[in-house]
Amino acid sequence: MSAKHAWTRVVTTSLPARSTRLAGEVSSGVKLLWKTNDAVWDDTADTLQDIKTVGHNRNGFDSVVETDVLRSLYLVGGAVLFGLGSGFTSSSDSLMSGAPSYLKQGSETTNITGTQKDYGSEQTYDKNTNTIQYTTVAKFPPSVSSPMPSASASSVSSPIPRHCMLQAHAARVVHAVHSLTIAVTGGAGFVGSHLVDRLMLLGHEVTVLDNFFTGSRTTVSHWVGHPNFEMVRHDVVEPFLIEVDQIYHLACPASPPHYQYNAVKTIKTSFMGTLNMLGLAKRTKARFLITSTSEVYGDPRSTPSARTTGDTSTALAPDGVDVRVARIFNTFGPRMNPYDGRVVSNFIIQALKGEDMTVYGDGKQTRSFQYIHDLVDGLILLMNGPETRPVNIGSAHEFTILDFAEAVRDIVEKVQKEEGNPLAKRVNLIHKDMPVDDPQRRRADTSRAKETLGWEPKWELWQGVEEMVRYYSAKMKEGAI
Ligand SMILES: O=c1ccn([C@@H]2O[C@H](COP(=O)(O)OP(=O)(O)O[C@H]3OC[C@@H](O)[C@H](O)[C@H]3O)[C@@H](O)[C@H]2O)c(=O)[nH]1
Repeated sequence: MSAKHAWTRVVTTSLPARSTRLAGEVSSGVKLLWKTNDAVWDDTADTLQDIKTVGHNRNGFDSVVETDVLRSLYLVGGAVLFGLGSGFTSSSDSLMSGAPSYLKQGSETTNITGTQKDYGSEQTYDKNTNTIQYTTVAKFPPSVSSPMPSASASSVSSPIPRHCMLQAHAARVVHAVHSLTIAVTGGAGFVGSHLVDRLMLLGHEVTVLDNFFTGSRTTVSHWVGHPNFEMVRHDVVEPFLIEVDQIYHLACPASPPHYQYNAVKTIKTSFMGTLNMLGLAKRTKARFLITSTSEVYGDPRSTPSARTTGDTSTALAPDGVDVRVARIFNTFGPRMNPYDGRVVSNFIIQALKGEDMTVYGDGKQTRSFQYIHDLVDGLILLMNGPETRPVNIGSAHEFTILDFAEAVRDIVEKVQKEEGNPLAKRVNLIHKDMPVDDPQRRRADTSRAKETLGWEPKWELWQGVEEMVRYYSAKMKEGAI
């Protein structure tokens, strides 16, 4: 991330510093004071560091990649390299000056010339970094009018011509012995697409199965053409035959309005889909990770969520299927459908558009939110570790929805100011009816994840929210939202 976007120091009032904050504490009266806008400086507060890498290297599986490379797949617009005229000569330094470093490297090594191609791909191996640069000239780029990466924007005044767009992605070279064949059901969804990015950057062979009910091709379209990638339109209620080492089973609508829209179909997807994928796991002896949900804990009211409820994996183990069960708690991040109705996307989109922010009920209900990269870390650790009992993956920092709304509003205002388009007046928080059966409290007890996987969230809520605000803001400028 460029220096311009380096994380600023956050001072939290009414809250002890992160290191002394107690697990399970309900945060209240959260106030964000950004150093750039405020003279107050609290030496006891945390300094938010820009996170340079995500992932872990445990149990023989290395999932570490540079955060900037991941960001380039969602934060920077669709076009990352381009040339003009009849051939592609992506060597213009001034145009690339704001791009992440690995893309500059691509611009130096990539030179597609000759007659203009609508579609093509090229591989360049860089022995210094042990990476292969796959360069794909996209016939159908994600967005016609994508802005250029940050600093280079000023050099370009007109939209990038369709035929001149190029996408490049660096992927690790994995020795055949270590390269896994991995299926991700629901791989075009919000969580699935981030998991796919990580696995692809690590050099594995990834097959996405998705029926695109709630997922979207655009979330993974940047991998189309890559030799390790395959995208199959498939509904998991039907069986699927493939040879795989691992199956991440994520396929099912996750947003309340989506999974309630056709309840019978949702049940079918959950039962039949899981049955079919378990069958596949059994036949291929693949390890199978199922993504369950914090909803299984219902509404714990006064007590924080218990560690486990039921144990599917033990029940299935005798049948010879090697199962992992993740209980996913509230998660947010780029690529969440802006209109899927969940609270983080709703609040950010409403604040960015200057509309009223809708707090359901009195806003005293609580949630704990984790950033998408932490969830992906947890899923990969669980898949590749020995723990077979269900594991909660989520954040333990609980906030009331009303406090969260105020904090989101602060962050959106900060980003809008930095981007030079502050709103004329503050958006209002308004109250709407509480949905039926809305849990009053939810906080992840992640002690098992910590003990058995060595997993803990790395991202502060505010870092993630700011990144998501920048993502939606960029999409709005593209006209995609
Ligand atoms: O605009 C909004 C949206 C939501 N809310 C509130 O914010 C809280 C969180 O709502 P969300 O819809 O984001 O998420 P929920 O916690 O209800 O469900 C979520 O967590 C568990 C997963 O299994 C579900 O799939 C997931 O959507 C709720 O209390 C809801 O009432 C608002 O106050 N305003």
